[in-house]
Amino acid sequence: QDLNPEASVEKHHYQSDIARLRKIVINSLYSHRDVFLRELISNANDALEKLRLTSLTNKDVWDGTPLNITIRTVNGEDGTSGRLVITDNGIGMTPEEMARNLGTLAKSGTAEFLAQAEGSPESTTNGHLIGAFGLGFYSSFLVADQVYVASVPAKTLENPNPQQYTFSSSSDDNDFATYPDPRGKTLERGTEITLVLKPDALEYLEHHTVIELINKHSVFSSSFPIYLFQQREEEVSEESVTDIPVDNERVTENAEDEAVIEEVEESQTKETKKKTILVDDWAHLNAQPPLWTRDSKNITSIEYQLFYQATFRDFKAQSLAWNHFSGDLGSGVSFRALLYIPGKLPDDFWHGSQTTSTTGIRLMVKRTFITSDLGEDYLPKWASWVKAIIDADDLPLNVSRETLQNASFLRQIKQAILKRIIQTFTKIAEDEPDKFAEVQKVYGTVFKLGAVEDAKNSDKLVPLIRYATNQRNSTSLDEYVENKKAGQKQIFYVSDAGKSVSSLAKSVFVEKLHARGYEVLLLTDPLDEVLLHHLRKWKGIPFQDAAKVGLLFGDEEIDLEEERIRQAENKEKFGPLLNWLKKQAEGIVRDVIISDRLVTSPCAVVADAGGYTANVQRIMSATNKGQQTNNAMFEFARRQKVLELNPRSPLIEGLLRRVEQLPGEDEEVDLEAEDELKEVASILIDGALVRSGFEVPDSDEFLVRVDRVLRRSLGVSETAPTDTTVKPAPPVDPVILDESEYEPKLDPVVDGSLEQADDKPSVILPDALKDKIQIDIEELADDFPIHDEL
Ligand SMILES: Nc1ncnc2c1ncn2[C@@H]1O[C@H](COP(=O)(O)OP(=O)(O)OP(=O)(O)O)[C@@H](O)[C@H]1O
Repeated sequence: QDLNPEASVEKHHYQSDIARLRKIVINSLYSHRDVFLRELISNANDALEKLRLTSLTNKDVWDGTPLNITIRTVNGEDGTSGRLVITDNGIGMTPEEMARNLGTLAKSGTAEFLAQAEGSPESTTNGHLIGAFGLGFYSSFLVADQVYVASVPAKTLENPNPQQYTFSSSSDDNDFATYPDPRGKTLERGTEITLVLKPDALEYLEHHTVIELINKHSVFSSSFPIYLFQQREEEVSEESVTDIPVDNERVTENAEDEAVIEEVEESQTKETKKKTILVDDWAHLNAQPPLWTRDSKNITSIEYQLFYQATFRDFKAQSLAWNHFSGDLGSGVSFRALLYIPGKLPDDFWHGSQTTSTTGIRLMVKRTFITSDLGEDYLPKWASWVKAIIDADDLPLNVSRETLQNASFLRQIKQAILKRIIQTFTKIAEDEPDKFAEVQKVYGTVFKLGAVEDAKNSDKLVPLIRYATNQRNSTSLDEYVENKKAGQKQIFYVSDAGKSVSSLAKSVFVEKLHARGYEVLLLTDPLDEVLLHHLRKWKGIPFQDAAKVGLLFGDEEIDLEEERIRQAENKEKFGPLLNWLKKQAEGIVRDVIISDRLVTSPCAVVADAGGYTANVQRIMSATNKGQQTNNAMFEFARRQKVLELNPRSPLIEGLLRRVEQLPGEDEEVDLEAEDELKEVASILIDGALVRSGFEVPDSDEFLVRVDRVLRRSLGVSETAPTDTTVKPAPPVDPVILDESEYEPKLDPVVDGSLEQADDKPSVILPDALKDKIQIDIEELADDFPIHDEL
């Protein structure tokens, strides 16, 4: 029957974004056009779900008759055209809703999507963008020249007898129309989408193509039955023909549910006349029970992945892992659940707001969807990305969101989900180390976040964290503790957010620990230091920042007496240097001491237990920028550091000798020599700061001093000034020149520029040289030996 309007047509213009989107769909997504069926079925499923949910609070909209999606193919009489009709008996739309929902785009991210798709058609066509955005209804135009949407909204008290309207749009128009359906009211309620297929899209009239597509994309995307209208031939005896309800459509539960035809004896056939008739049949395409209700032993990985994609509409990356389990909510209410770890975190995971709304959990009761809206902060941020289906045997269905949030079963479900996420990761860590390395790339920092914010699960999340150390690429804290040396009473670490692991491994603070064979965690993530401060200990062993005072190797007790004697000797020997340097380093460090932590480096600056390491100081300076608050405290903490000297370094020995040679109080002072020595000390202190990751107090001063020391070592006069005269710029000239005059003029001879004239290369010569030299250009054979001179 004709769907075209007879009267009272309302014409509308598409919103400009829709026009752009339709253009992208029509022009660049040809190779992905199969997606149209998935999109339309998913819309039909949403409409059915909406009807059921609305009926919880408004009984008028639905009388409980079965909800389903049907697909019909209609072949054109000439064999070169056809229609595909997808119908649902869901919530339906009024003509105004059709114009609004199908004529405007209200999706977040539309502008970015359109800009990206227009800028790089490949990224759209490789499928990622379609998945990320979801083209929805507009994907119809991939296969159809003309689309009709007929719809009857659900009955309400205000609108007890809703009429059927049609929305019509062709692929090359920038407007669409809505009008009363010329066929009258053919639908009881819901929406029927008729696609007038393009001549090159007639394959979608083939039932096997439709069935394949549903199996591939949509078998899991609808929790409502999807039926395909089929007609099949049946042979019946002529007498019984009248009994077969030809037009009366029958719904069977399975496509394979063939009618049972009993074998008829040869002798009988001769007597009874046979006739072939067409029987209408609705084949149930998604007859399998929902995946989560099935036995996990009979589900393949591919099925799990397809279900994930269809249910959570994530076509960007495969799910990394899943956990299919059942549980008990107490008082006899059991549930089945299927939880997925996505292959990627949501794009805004680290940038989004502090509060996290969990939208990836589909709460169901007896296979029926209830809600995905579990409110803000239902799960801690670290777990908010999880995708899960929770299907309970029994729960109060007509609960409002507020009562939902207070329900104890939600808290129980939450605990079960968190437990299962951790269990899933732990299992990968134990059984599949290579895969766990991949997991780390996506979730490594998430584990740290969880260990900080989720006190209840912190102990289970910490073992999932991996650190690089000076000895291996990756270790857990448990493995570190197993590997510790006899007597070791601290877990050593150095931390510098933003630095590479390899440069941290070369840190002055790691050198002795490394040389002695101790393992040091190399922390490069800003969350690392936060977490260690938060934990303070692991398995009872405290963390020790190797850049801070308080480092103990753990074997100090051995040879204690010898060590004491050595320390006393050093203190006495280096006493003069320590006292003198302390004066030089005033305001920068609190003390100067002989160090036990250095091997090759002459000195280092170490933070006190309560002071700032270079890493923390940088973070504090960045946060304190422009703020005067707490400045005094910041300054105090900043100065809580110690300059440590390596007594075995020749440089320190040399400095000691020079300090010892300085004249005593009653001797004549050589001011110049003393200044020189102070300058060396100052460079040494600044060098120690830089080596230890701190900034020098005044980098200009530092470089001037380095300059002076260089001059001295080269025997150049320290005071001889550098000739600083330069050619001044011409006077002010406000005249704007012609654009071409701003182009630099090249000298063709000097620049050797060649110009093609008459296809032959030539050199342009200045007029003055034209009659003085002659240049012949000869093309060289490919194998001509090339010399530098040439
Ligand atoms: N079969 C239908 N029944 C009722 N309303 C529908 C139907 N199909 C589409 N709509 C309405 O039209 C709107 C736009 O549909 P469209 O497919 O373009 O986007 P969407 O479904 O909102 O998003 P997406 O497809 O990305 O999930 C839907 O939100 C819905 O309100």
